Amino acid sequence: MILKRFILRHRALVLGAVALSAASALSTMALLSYINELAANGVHAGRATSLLEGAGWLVAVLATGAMSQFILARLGGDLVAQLRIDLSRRFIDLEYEKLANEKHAIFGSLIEDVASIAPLVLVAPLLAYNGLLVVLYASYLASVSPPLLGILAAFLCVTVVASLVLERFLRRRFDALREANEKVFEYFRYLSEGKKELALNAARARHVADELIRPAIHRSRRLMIQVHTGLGFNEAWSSAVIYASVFVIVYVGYASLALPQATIMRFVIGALFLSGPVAFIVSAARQVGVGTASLRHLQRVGLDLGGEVDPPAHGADPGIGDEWRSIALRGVSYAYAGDEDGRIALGPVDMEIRRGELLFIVGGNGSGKSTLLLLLASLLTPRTGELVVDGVPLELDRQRHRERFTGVFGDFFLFPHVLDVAGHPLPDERIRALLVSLGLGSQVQVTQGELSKLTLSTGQRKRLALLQCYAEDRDIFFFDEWAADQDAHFRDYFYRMLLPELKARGKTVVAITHDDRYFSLADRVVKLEAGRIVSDTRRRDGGAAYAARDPAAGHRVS
Ligand SMILES: Nc1ncnc2c1ncn2[C@@H]1O[C@H](COP(=O)(O)OP(=O)(O)OP(=O)(O)O)[C@@H](O)[C@H]1O
Repeated sequence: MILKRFILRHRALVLGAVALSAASALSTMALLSYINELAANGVHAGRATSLLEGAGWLVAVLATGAMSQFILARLGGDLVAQLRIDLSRRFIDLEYEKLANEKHAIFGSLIEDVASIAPLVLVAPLLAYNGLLVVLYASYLASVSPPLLGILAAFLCVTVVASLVLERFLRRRFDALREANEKVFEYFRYLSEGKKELALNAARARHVADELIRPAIHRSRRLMIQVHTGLGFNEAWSSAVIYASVFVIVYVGYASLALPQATIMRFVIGALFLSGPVAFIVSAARQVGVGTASLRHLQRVGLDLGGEVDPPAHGADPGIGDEWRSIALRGVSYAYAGDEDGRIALGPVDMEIRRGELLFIVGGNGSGKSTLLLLLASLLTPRTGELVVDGVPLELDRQRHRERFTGVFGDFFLFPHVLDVAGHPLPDERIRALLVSLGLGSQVQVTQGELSKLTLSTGQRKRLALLQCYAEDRDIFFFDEWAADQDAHFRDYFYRMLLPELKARGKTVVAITHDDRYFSLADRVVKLEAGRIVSDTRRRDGGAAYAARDPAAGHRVS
């Protein structure tokens, strides 16, 4: 797991921290024994010498402790950075399908879980250090009085067992608290992403604030109080047990064992030293509880930190020179995980696209057009049936297949850097030329492949998204209702110039569209209704005549 990898990578620092922690524990031990010797025997040598020796041990405790803390702080910073890097890598590797269904939970992980896992890992060397102190103090106390150590050990066992029972009891509450916080994050997202709607609608803003956010925060607050009350009680109870044990030790030492006063005093001082590390070990349950809840949460959302992170995919062979001829869906159906009724969003469908085709996918809202596109690009995995490339079912090589596609999704995201197919910035002159041809020459500047602004109108942003596709220049271009936000002039330009130009360059184009007056420009129009293909018409020649295929009959009926 991540801790093992991290320790191996930073073994010199970790060994340094362990050595310094051990030195600090030994110095503390020497200080204790020196104080005890003074308490029992008085100051015999010169007073200055005694003071100097005591001060020397104190400096040793301080120096070793401070240095080990410094190293731990450095390791802490490194660890948080490493966790973030690992998590973002895993985030990139995560299937789109998973993200589509659990977006808020996964974003929450990047923020909240990193913050709670780091202390969990950092507490490990401190637990080892305090554990070592407990062993050293216990061996010292054994040399002072074994029977008294027996009494102390019995009390400590009670504390440890009570802590373990409490930890088991609180585990479900920790998980519930993590889930409650996730709900709070989700509602916070409403605040930022729905800002305009909330600004217009005070009643909705009240609903979000009073009916959603407030109850979610109260639930989180309730669980937080329960969890921390339990932990606080455990810490208070542990301190009380230690003091009770000191009381019993003194009482039994005098009344039953008739031990000399000096022995009892030395034991009591040692026991009080021991209470520090024991209290630390008990209080560490707080960090361990929160951290392990976060680890379980990461596992649940599919961002498990176990195992090696795959090296970054370099998009090494992004379909350049790839001689595919056809991509087909065979008996494919798909149902979204978030859909509670398990309703089929698409399928079963059988369909094939051929290289170089200009294909329009049409149909009413919710008929499955975008789902069909995501399945073709292998961003969704069919529930039944298979995706077939040149007659061979696509199994392992999904990334290579995805890299045949470039396009603009309905809910596209714009990146400011314009990159070519290999991930290098496109030359600025080329970007400028594209900006001019897309009518954005005066609004957007470019420096070293980075666009000066992305805050434009929806139609203009879509043109920037199109520019990115031109930069990548892959085999298959897809557009999910790209023209819907364009003015009449640019819409016409898109259908009459851009799409035919792409086709003329040998590109395959899949465009989802509602613009029926341009349907005649396509080589083929596939129409969906309620997730099924109801017609598949192909242009026979340069005109608007189409050969229709009856999907139910499964053969051409032209
Ligand atoms: N993330 C999702 N979770 C659950 N159901 C979804 C999800 N996305 C789409 N659906 C459902 O799947 C079905 C097909 O949706 P899809 O987005 O493919 O339709 P569409 O034809 O592209 O619609 P539109 O023209 O409105 O964009 C619809 O019933 C829709 O409600």
